[in-house]
Amino acid sequence: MGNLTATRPPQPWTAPTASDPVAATLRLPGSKSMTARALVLGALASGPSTLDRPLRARDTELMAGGLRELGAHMSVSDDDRWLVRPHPLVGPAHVDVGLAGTVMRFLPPVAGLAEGRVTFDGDPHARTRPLGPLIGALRSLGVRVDAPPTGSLPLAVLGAGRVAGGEVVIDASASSQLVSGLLLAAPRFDRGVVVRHEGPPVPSAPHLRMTVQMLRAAGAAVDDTTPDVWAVEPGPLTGRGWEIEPDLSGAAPFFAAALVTGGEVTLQGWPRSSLQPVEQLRGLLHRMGGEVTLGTAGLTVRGTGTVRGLDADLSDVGELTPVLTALAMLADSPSRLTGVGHIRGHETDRVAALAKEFTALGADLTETTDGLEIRPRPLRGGTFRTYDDHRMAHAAAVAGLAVPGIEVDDVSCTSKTMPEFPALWSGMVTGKS
Ligand SMILES: O=C(O)C1=C[C@@H](OP(=O)(O)O)[C@@H](O)[C@H](O)C1
Ligand SMILES: C=C(OP(=O)(O)O)C(=O)O
Repeated sequence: MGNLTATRPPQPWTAPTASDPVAATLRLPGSKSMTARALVLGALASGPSTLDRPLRARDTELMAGGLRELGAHMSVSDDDRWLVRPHPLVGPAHVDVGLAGTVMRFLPPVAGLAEGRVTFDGDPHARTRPLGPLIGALRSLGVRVDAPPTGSLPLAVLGAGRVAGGEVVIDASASSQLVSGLLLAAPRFDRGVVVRHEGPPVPSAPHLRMTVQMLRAAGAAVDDTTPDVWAVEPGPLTGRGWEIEPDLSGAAPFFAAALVTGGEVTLQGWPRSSLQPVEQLRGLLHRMGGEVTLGTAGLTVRGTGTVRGLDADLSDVGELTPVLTALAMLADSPSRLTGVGHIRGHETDRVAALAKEFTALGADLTETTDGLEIRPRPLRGGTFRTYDDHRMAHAAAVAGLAVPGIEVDDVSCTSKTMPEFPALWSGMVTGKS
């Protein structure tokens, strides 16, 4: 497996400028979120599973690597089909979470089911990402966890081979993944789980729906009828075939390119009914001046070359903020993006990083506690720092279509979710995709 180490040599990259409207039909890699969940559910199932068109990227390789460390059999040599064969979970083991929120929040509950000590650590910034509420929840569900008083990595789960489970209250306002992690492992807890969120709203509701839908598809009984409460019955998970959808958040910069250049981008292989928030992305791109259609060729976005400002609460789709900020920078009127205070706890503090790096390119934007206010004006080229954040690189790429000379300090961070991003992007801009 590649990309498993944090130490990549920095790869400077000049974002290509588009001299013509883009016209591309692309097949993009699979959804990170679906791949991660299918791997976890597969490892906890009572029979084998397959993942068709999974995402091969640093986050999903770390997920497969972590589950393999815990004893599951993972066969990931075929890019088009990965195989998961469950096996009793055992320690001692060490899980490298990299910078992946999915790995650091989904695998500690799984480790509680293993017999033995399982340690977790990751990239330096992973130690600052919110994890305390999950540690507290695991302890109250009967799992022994050694962790610093800060409630962060590095930590050790002292797995007893079983987890009692039961009712737990958690403040998941920092990340929906804190709930998803508990739910995914819960069918294997002796008493299942009832998770009750108390606190400011949980972000990323569509990701929680994906967790619930995939659990049900694997045979779990889940009740999510009460807002902020999720109940999972104990019971076996069945192995199955998972068709992984193309990654919607990874598609966002490519769709944004259609708006910026007045071109057309089609993403192939889009299902009629999706586990990802396609309707929300469609609505947002439409409000910004794009036309989005789902046809036999796939999901197509057309732009007019005029981008409109946007006033939107992005709490459901926080992952899209960097790309929408870049679009807003090129719009014909101001934008106000709200509801994304939690993305300060993502790969970097995205609100602060976007404000800082675009200001350095001449932009007029201000940070608010939960978002950004953007007043478009001409930008200039210059260095754009990514802070190891793939979506910062996506934002720079979108702005670079219209602004010559944007130098991304390190585009290799895109390997977190799409190692082929620089090549696919250049292919789209030069018309060779
Ligand atoms: O469960 C998942 O697969 C994800 C949930 C979201 O996390 P947050 O709720 O922390 O934003 C999202 O931003 C992340 O990229 C993937
Ligand atoms: C927030 C993200 O990732 P993670 O799963 O590491 O939280 C993201 O991919 O935008």
